[in-house]
Amino acid sequence: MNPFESAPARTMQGQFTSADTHKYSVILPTYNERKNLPVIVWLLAKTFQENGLEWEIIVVDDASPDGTLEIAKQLATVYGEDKIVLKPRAGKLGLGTAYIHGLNFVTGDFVIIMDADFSHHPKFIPQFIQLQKSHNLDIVTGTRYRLTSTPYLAEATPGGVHGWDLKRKLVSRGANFLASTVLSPGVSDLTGSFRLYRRPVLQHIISVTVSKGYVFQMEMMVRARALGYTVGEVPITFVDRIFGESKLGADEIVSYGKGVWTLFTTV
Ligand SMILES: Nc1nc2c(ncn2[C@@H]2O[C@H](COP(=O)(O)OP(=O)(O)O[C@H]3O[C@H](CO)[C@@H](O)[C@H](O)[C@@H]3O)[C@@H](O)[C@H]2O)c(=O)[nH]1
Repeated sequence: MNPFESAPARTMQGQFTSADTHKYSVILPTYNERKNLPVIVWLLAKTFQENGLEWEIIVVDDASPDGTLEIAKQLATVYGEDKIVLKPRAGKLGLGTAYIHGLNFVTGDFVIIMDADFSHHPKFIPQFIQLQKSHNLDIVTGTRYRLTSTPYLAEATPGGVHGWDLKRKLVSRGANFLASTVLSPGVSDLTGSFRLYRRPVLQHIISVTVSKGYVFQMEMMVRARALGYTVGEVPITFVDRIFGESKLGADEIVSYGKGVWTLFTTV
């Protein structure tokens, strides 16, 4: 079965035309994504254009050895340097700081953070925007592990994960269970990183977030809830990458455990 079938990309087409004058900025962190980048950019552009939305994509590449930056430069030529904004860094400095770096250059009212490898499919973005609008939310997050008790939940799809082996599934489930049980922020997917934020909200949360690696996403959500921001959830189908490799290693798992403990004792 094609995991993308459950929510057709064009379902929400035309939903926001004429009504939505906001600008949407996507921060795309990349490390060795030369095969994925052209297609994800094309799909993002198509999604925004079909919905009549203003957009820009900030590409934060960390000196990828596979030449991702060269591909990004070509895309900027094709789409325009106002649409594809290149903000590379000189070395691999991690996912958390890539978002912080990208945020410095954002000009939109809302910021979408997502992976560049199709784990996060652009077809869900109209659902994020619709949910944000209908409840005037501060944050909308994609969830692979939806709970019916979530206060603001889009009912579009069941969500889930495709393509991970048992070990990766257990790591992800375990990480979410640990953080939700210990920290209770009332959000079903704490480690996911497909999210839409009001720009000032993201700036505020980032200013008080201390971790830098994969644990960053979990800390951001825990801090958001502690600060009283409203969070909606859209069930998403997370599909493991086809091209390239995950950069998640054992050191990240250890730092996640430390992060949960730090938040438990400080927030
Ligand atoms: N600029 C930059 N980008 C990076 C770096 N490390 C990873 N990326 C980019 O960040 C995205 C996700 O990287 P992956 O390494 O493929 O992530 P993953 O293991 O599949 O983890 C995913 O699931 C986790 C939760 O289960 C998430 O926490 C994580 O953010 C991501 O969505 C991709 O676009 C990748 O190119 C880095 O050091 N620097």
